[in-house]
Amino acid sequence: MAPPKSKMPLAKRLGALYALLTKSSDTIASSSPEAVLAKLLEMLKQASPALRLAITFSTPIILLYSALSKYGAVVYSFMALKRYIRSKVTSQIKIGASHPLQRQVMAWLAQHALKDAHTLALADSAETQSSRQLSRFAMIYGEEAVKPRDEDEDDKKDELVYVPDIGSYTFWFGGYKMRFERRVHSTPTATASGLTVPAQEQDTIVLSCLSFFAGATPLQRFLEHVKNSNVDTDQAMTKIFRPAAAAARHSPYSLGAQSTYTMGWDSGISRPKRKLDAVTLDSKVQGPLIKDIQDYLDPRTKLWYISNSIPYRKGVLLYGPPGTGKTSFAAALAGEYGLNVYLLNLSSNKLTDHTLEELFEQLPSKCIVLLEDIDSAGVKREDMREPVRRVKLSKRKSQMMTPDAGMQPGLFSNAGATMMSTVSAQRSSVTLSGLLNVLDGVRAAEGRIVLLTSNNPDSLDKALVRPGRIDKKVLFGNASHEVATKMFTRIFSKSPPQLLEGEQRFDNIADLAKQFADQIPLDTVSPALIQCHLLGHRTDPNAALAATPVFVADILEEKRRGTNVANFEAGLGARPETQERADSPASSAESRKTSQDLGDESTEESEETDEEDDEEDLSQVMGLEMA
Ligand SMILES: Nc1ncnc2c1ncn2[C@@H]1O[C@H](COP(=O)(O)OP(=O)(O)OP(=O)(O)O)[C@@H](O)[C@H]1O
Repeated sequence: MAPPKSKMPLAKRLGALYALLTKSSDTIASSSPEAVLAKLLEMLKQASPALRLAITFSTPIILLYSALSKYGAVVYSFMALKRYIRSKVTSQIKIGASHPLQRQVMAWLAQHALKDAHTLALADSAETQSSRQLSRFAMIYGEEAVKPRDEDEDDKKDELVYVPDIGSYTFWFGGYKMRFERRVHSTPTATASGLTVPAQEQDTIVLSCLSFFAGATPLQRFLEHVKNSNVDTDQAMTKIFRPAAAAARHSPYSLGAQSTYTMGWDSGISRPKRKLDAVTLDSKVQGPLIKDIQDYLDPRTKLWYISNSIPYRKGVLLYGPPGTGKTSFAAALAGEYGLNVYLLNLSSNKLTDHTLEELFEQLPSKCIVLLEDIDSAGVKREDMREPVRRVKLSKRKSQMMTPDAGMQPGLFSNAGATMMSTVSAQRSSVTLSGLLNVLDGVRAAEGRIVLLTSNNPDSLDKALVRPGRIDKKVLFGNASHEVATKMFTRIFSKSPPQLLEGEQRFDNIADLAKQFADQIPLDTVSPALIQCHLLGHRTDPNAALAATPVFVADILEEKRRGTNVANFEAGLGARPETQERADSPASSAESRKTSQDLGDESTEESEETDEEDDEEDLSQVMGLEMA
């Protein structure tokens, strides 16, 4: 039977409990800790065997933990002190993804400091490019630790180049142990002016080094070293930049800061410099033009402009038939004066007045801005802008056309070519006032040289080419006697190391060149065609000379018939009539109609393709053909 429940009121019960606790605490206070613990354990042991077991195991652990935590505080304090001291003697430099030096540092490390690294990553093409540049530099200047490369090694597109993977590495430089850390983070999706930029993974690298008294100097020296390696390499290269959407670009001028621009310049591609004498021009054209540019670039000229409050800018229009060296000259000029080239294709439907302005704002003070085929870019006054599609000729297609076909007074061959070629429709969103604004508006960059090329200068708006905007207009004509002579001489005058096996050296090149030039009708054949003909017999000037009458006769015949001269460039002979017809306006109009019938999407696609074709052509002339 259960004992009857106590009827003691709550207040009394609490009072009793209080008295018991006070008494026990007095007992505890008067006993030693060991006695209290022993008593407690005794009580618990009697309470339950399971509890006794638990206590037996847990007590030593608890005692050990409390002992260690006493020392843990010491360890923690020591670590904090170490961190503090380290922060006082460690210097650190962070390099954001958009800074061009980041790639160069990776490339440098790939070649010099990764021998012992366990985790590596394969470099992307840009890193590979930097790495190759550095190698070439090392080869030229005899820097150690880089094996010499074959001349043609740069062409190995599939060469594997390693860079540090995500993580940290240590290396030595200038007697200091340095730490390199590569981190990757995603940039948030940004929306600016309606342009949605997809999130992108971006690299950040952090360089640090323990330097008690030198501060950040060792790191700065290291970066200087890497940069100088590249600067010297760059002396043999011309960099070519093209527009890129906000997140994809790596503007060298944004220094990692998130820019508000929707359009910027890409990270650029490096191409071997082209020499001025590789572009053969009449001396009466070349001399004054180069002198003019040279004078303009002289620092004294800049001072003079500033002191006279005249905007320090230059605009030059290079006009003439296709294949006369306008683009090549722009590339050579850049190479000669160590300027970078900023390529703009105004017919790109990605460009608007606003983005064009943004791009000009981001130009460095000394550079060449190349606006190619300005006449076919379709830039018009706002009130003249057609609501429908504009006919646009891609450069490659233009070169497939007969130079004289459909020629009107004042127009060079592209105009005729436009009538005959495969055409593509494209809209230009840049207006004339937008273009004029960037050329001479208040925000236009000072010090740059704007080169415009055109096959059809008469179609250009007078406002665009008026003095002040365009200071000089230079005709690049078909080959004169002088140009033909110079081209023959340049191609066949070889020094002994340039001779192939079994190839002989000719001492009578001057004589052969004159005989060659005598056969070239004046102002009729483009230097591009001449170059192509001569290169077809690159090792044998006599063969080139012997083949010249047929070459000239074929060109004259093709011109008379109004068919395609470009086949000679490819060395293919006359083009089949059927193919010619396939390129006719009728068939292209039909295909255009078909593509329109298929819907906007397919037309847009062809626009993109044409745009890419144009850029590819241009890059080839600017870059690959420069090599
Ligand atoms: N005057 C020249 N001297 C040496 N090579 C030339 C010359 N003109 C053209 N070429 C060669 O012809 C090719 C095409 O030249 P380029 O693109 O510079 O001509 P362009 O006048 O700009 O043509 P387009 O008007 O079609 O743009 C290049 O590979 C270049 O090497």
